[in-house]
Amino acid sequence: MSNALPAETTWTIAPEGVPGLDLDPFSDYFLTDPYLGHAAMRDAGPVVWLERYGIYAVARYKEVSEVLANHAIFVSSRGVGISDFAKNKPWRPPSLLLEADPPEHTEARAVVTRIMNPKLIRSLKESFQAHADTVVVEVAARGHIDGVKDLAERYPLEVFPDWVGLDKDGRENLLPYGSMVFNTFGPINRLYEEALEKGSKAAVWIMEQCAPGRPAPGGFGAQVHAEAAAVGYTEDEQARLLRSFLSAGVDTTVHGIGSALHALAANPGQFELLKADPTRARATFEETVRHAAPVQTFFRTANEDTQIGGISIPEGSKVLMFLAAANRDPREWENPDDFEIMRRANGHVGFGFGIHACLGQMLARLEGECVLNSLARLVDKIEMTGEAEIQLNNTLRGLERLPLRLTPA
Ligand code: HEM
Ligand SMILES: CCOc1cccc(C(=O)O)c1
Repeated sequence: MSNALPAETTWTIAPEGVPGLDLDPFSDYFLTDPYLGHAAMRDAGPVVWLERYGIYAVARYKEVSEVLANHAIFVSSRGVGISDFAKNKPWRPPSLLLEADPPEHTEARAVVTRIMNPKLIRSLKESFQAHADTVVVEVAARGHIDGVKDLAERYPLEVFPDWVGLDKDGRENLLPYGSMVFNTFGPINRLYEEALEKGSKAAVWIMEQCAPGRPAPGGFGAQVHAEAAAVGYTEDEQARLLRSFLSAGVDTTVHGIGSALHALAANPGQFELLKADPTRARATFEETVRHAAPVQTFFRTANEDTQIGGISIPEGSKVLMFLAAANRDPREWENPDDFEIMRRANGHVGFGFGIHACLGQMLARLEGECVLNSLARLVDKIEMTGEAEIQLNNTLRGLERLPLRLTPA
């Protein structure tokens, strides 16, 4: 069986009654500035047809939420990327979480939630906050920094691998591996091919680290293995379950923190509000996940003939959910494009929704809150000293570079 879609797109005509758009959501042009495309899809109707790929798309909050909630019909086990696992062999053994449906998904999720829970997060808060203070004091003293390399990447890459129990050597494989995984949800374009080239080498280290017995005793990795073994998971399944966290757990938080730094530097009034009350760090990170949506899109596959917004959706159809567009839908949000840390951002779909809602969101929020709380107390000004550079990825939105000047408090 062939892999996903061929590199060149096969043009298609929209089905009767479905608005057809010729935009390419995986092009450099769209990924650099997706907002006009998001508005065009929202305005065209509750569901649209993307002619370049022959797929349906939902961009309004209401329909994105409906598709996320209806996991029995819009399934994940046929892949949450453009490739339909019922027709094309996945490039790697499917995730037991992201690319699974009930009952297998339910069991895998139960294993992990025995570990990833509020009690765990409370136990990490003091050390995560202390580390954020150490890093922020250091970079603030330097003044001119790259907010991506020196803070947004540095902090997660120091706290997360230690928490999982990964080897000290080889951690530079985490970002290219995650970047590859997220790129492979898209079509086989330049981003996909470049990421596969860079990420394949990293995958060797990642799979070694996921092997039972490899993570440091007592760490999250060893706990996942133990809980999975206790319910009869094979060694391969134990490794694959931990692989989920190395795939999803780094690039996402790096982009969340990078986008928060960018938004605060671009909106000095919002940074003043945060400085006035550092406990708003948590709400600031939540507004960042709504506004920037580090995970922009995910697919579902219709497992039977169905409807969205009164439009017929045949079995086997791929439906692309624009989480980022839903998070800025004026039908749902006031001033949706504005970054407002006093806003009540709850209900956004940046962490997904329903049975596949982000399993690491508590950890992501902890990392984001700690960095922004340190920034609020230890930094007086955060200013752009040059253009922010987007890091292009078929699924993720984040920065490649963020030139900043920090003035210590
Ligand atoms: C700002 C950071 C993050 C964002 C924006 C984010 C976003 C998401 C989204 C949108 C989903 C839903 C996928 C779907 O519906 O198909 C998801 C699922 C998931 N996330 Fe996160 N995530 C973040 C951080 C993390 C972290 C830190 C971890 C691990 C420590 C993690 C692990 C997972 C896993 C394992 C799933 C699959 C859950 C399932 O299918 O049941 N994520 N995430
Ligand atoms: C952030 C969405 O969650 C993910 C992303 C990539 C891989 C996996 C996995 O379960 O392998 C999960």
